[in-house]
Amino acid sequence: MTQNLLKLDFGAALPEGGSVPRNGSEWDALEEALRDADGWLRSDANRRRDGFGWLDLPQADLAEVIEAGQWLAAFDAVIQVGIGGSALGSLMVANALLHPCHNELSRSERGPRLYVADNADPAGTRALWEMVDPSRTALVVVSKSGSTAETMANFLWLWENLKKVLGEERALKQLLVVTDPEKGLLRAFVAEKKCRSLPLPSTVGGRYSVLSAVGLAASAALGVDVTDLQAGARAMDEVLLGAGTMEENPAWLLAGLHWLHFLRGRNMTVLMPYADGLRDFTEWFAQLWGESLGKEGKGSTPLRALGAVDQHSQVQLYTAGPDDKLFTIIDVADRGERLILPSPSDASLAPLAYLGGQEMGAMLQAEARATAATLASLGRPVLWLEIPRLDAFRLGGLVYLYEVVTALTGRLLSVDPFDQPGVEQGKRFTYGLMGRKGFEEEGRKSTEAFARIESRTVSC
Ligand SMILES: O=P(O)(O)OC[C@H]1O[C@H](O)[C@H](O)[C@@H](O)[C@@H]1O
Repeated sequence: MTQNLLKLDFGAALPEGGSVPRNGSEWDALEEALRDADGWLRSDANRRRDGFGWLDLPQADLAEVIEAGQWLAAFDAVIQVGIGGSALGSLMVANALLHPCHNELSRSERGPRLYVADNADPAGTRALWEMVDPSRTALVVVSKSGSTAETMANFLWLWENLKKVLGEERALKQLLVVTDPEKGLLRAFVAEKKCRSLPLPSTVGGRYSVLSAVGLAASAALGVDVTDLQAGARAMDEVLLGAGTMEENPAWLLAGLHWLHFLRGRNMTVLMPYADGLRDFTEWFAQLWGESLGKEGKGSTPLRALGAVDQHSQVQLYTAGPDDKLFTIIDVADRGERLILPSPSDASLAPLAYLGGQEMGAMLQAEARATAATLASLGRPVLWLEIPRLDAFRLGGLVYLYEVVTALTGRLLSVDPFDQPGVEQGKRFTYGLMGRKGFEEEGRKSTEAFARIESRTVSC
């Protein structure tokens, strides 16, 4: 079935550079393993379990999210307070669909400006606060657990300051909380204050939550057509459900090829879009991939790159460094914007005449092809993924595709793609070091472990 979502060229990513091998081969066994993994992912029994809820988001009712978006749209600024899965999705959507300029934080003609308070760096939080007019700013605090220290610290500081300026009654009218529908500290806060809130279904993990209120509420406020975004995810779901072989199913192909290259020692994956608008897509993907797969000594390290910028930074390593990476180059066929380069009118610039009359996007595309071709010519495995346009529909498709790919790859690796035990340890150590009740032992262990780091020192 074609939905005009994307095309994936995989000829140069087949291991050993060959054509698709058949008949009892590793490829056939992999196809079978992927069929099983897909069955596991989509089984009725699993669908209701923690971690699997994101599979239902393409069908979810968006009425509440759209209503919240309309309410937020009246503000001049929206500060989304959250980190990891509670921040990167909104940034990714906004960067892709509203302000694809890779060196500007936020620009939107229709809606408010979006700011994300993720890191708990006092300099960043203070600077952000000074950029907004509190009386025209909404706080959207997002946390699945309702306890992440960075989010809670930023929330506490911003909330108390908002109350100081506006008084509690008015400040409450500028607050939206997105959290678990039943449990957690933020849910208790909502019950106490009776403020506006939206649920993040308990079965949806943070890094798989972009198609819920977590990623959609602020996006809707900024003017993103969230219905289209969801429709793209739904269309991708239909494609994947209707595709029963490796060659037809882009999720099986991506997961399967990552697995085959992983077996050949390529445990890094480079995602390199040639589009400023997809820069934050790589950030979002890096969390999804890294946290889902890095377990039990296994995993694949996500490397974020941006074409053509990283041609001037990383491509030397990619072409001549260790052969331990699988590359995915993403291209956008129609960039919407066309910039025809003028012929130089200054004598000293005459050598640039070869650029005159050329279209800038065509040059970027030529560079993408040149990089992919260079990698392929050196025998480095490279996938070419092309989307027709960077719009809400295609972005929704890409998001859902990569979520499925990640979950399937986790299954192939025999790890749980929906937990994050390694991150939880760091959270517990932080609570211990910050004196949170019940975490005294963790604080002690953390101090002990750090003492080993400090046991040998050089200062200058
Ligand atoms: O939404 P929260 O519960 O505040 O979690 C925010 C982030 O916290 C941790 O770092 C988890 O590993 C992430 O997966 C999660 O996205």
